Amino acid sequence: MNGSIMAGLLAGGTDPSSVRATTRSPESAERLRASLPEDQRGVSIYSSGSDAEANRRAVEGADVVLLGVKPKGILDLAEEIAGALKPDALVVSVAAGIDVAMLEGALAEGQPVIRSMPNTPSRVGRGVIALAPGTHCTADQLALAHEVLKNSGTVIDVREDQIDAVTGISGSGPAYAFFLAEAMQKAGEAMGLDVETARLLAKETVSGAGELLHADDADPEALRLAVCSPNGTTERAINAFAEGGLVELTERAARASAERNAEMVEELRR
Ligand SMILES: NC(=O)C1=CN([C@@H]2O[C@H](COP(=O)(O)OP(=O)(O)OC[C@H]3O[C@@H](n4cnc5c(N)ncnc54)[C@H](OP(=O)(O)O)[C@@H]3O)[C@@H](O)[C@H]2O)C=CC1
Ligand SMILES: O=C(O)[C@@H]1CCC=N1
Repeated sequence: MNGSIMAGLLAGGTDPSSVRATTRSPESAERLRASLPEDQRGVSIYSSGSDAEANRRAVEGADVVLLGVKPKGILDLAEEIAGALKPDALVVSVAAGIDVAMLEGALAEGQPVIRSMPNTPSRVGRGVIALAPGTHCTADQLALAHEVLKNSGTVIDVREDQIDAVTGISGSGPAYAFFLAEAMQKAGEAMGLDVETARLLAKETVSGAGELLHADDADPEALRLAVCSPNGTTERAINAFAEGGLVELTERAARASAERNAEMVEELRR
């Protein structure tokens, strides 16, 4: 996830020499570097697996630190770097299932933190990143987080009690759209298209529709209705979706994601 955010902010013009990143394995570090365009490879990338001081060194003197390991590892990582942070360094966690109180508890007293929920379209500058500031995060520090993250996508402020719902819609949401593309490809194959054609049609249709949603000020319903000729083909297809319970199913899926986020907070609290 943080590789996507980093790619978005570098593509948006952030100076690579101002960015430091760590992974655990040297192989991941190499993959991360190779994933960047050549003119952005000036980022410093360290591996904590081969250098015990890597994480602490990476955060020394930093104004903003983005924590992006799996939820189970975030608090250990926070404790590991706590003593190396500037007292006013802003620590932003992207982890699901870790709340502000847990983060603040793992860091030095008074350290400013933000609990965030981003999503992977950040890689192409089209993410949505919701920020819930902690107890010690000032308005200036929240503004700094907006400034740093704006090249990765749309940045919004939410209350911490809204993060579960945000996770259910935008955090997990890219997977819903990819799942639809997968299902469309399978349907195309079932109707006799070859794999490559079905895949191309599904990918271009979902990504093209996404572009229309982004570019047009029209709402999703208006865009849908513009495809539905009265008594035409799309109307038949949409009726099949509605009869199959797509609207209710989507709410059920989003609630399942949100509930899992809340459940993880309980599992990981210490
Ligand atoms: N994937 C998504 O769509 C989203 C994920 N998130 C959150 O992002 C976080 C990361 O998820 P995701 O990106 O999918 O996970 P990944 O496993 O893809 O990435 C985790 C990265 O952290 C590195 N890492 C693990 N432990 C350490 C350590 N001790 N020191 C330095 N680096 C370490 C890993 O390195 P290595 O590969 O070498 O192990 C890897 O590069 C999670 O907390 C998740 O909840 C939030 C929103 C969306
Ligand atoms: O699946 C997860 O737990 C993470 C958080 C939101 C998207 N991916």
